[in-house]
Amino acid sequence: MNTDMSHPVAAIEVQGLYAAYQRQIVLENIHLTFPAGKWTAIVGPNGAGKSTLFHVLTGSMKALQGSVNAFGEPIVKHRRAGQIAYMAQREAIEWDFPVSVWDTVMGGRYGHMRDDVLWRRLLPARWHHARHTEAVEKALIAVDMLVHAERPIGALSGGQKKRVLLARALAQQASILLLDEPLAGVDPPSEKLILAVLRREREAGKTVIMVTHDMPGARRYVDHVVLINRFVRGTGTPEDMLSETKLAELAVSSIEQTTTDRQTVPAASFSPEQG
Ligand SMILES: Nc1ncnc2c1ncn2[C@@H]1O[C@H](COP(=O)(O)OP(=O)(O)OP(=O)(O)O)[C@@H](O)[C@H]1O
Repeated sequence: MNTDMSHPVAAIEVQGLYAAYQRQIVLENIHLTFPAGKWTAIVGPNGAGKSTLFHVLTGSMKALQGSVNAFGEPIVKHRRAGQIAYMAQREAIEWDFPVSVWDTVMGGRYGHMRDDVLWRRLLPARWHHARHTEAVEKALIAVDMLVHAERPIGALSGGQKKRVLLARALAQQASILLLDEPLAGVDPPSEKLILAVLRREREAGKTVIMVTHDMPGARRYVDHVVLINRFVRGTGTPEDMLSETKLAELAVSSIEQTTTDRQTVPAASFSPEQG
């Protein structure tokens, strides 16, 4: 339970959400509350719909039905204000693209650069340039990658790539961080560093929501856990949700699901996503 009254209760509230690919439903009747200023882990087997949920939250995919609010308002408003940062899975990125670490992280600032149209009229150009540069530098320092700023992203190791993606999300200085498997495929020092960065973000009042398969890390660090496999399978404390019993139930739900045909529905059965 969120007891910090300096934050409203819900950073994100999802209500009655359905999502599908080619009308094949992968998320069904999802009702979720992500507490503000807390660190939530989303846990579920491969193919459970975790990344799909992030696609809907980031607006890259339209839900069949349902609504998503952030801080009590339609999430689109917060997206447009650059307040929702997203770190994609490493595999979802084109690493051969000839761009430097610095420019990749600067990408996290593009949403805020739209605001500069107004600021440019009021403030000297060097002011808005400096605030983006400072944000990128700060983010690269946080993940210990400033020394690699000029390198092409394709030349980085797997763990370094993860850090750059995290830096890009940090540079956005958003109030909500959505992180898709930030700990996958990193070595223990990188994992330690990433967890420390996320803990600092949460301590600074940010809402951190990460998809993870790292149960020891989740048990140790997060405040709140969501179990998902097409449906919400549970929400609560790490102690309750990551018990052997709960995880065994989640594994069984996965076996049941692969032995049942996924439901296909006519599009006309749904009303469009709100918010
Ligand atoms: N672009 C797509 N087109 C068709 N089906 C898709 C597409 N992307 C995902 N799916 C399917 O939707 C379901 C949910 O996928 P999703 O990537 O959201 O799962 P996940 O929980 O993030 O899995 P993982 O842990 O493996 O990353 C899976 O059955 C997947 O095959």
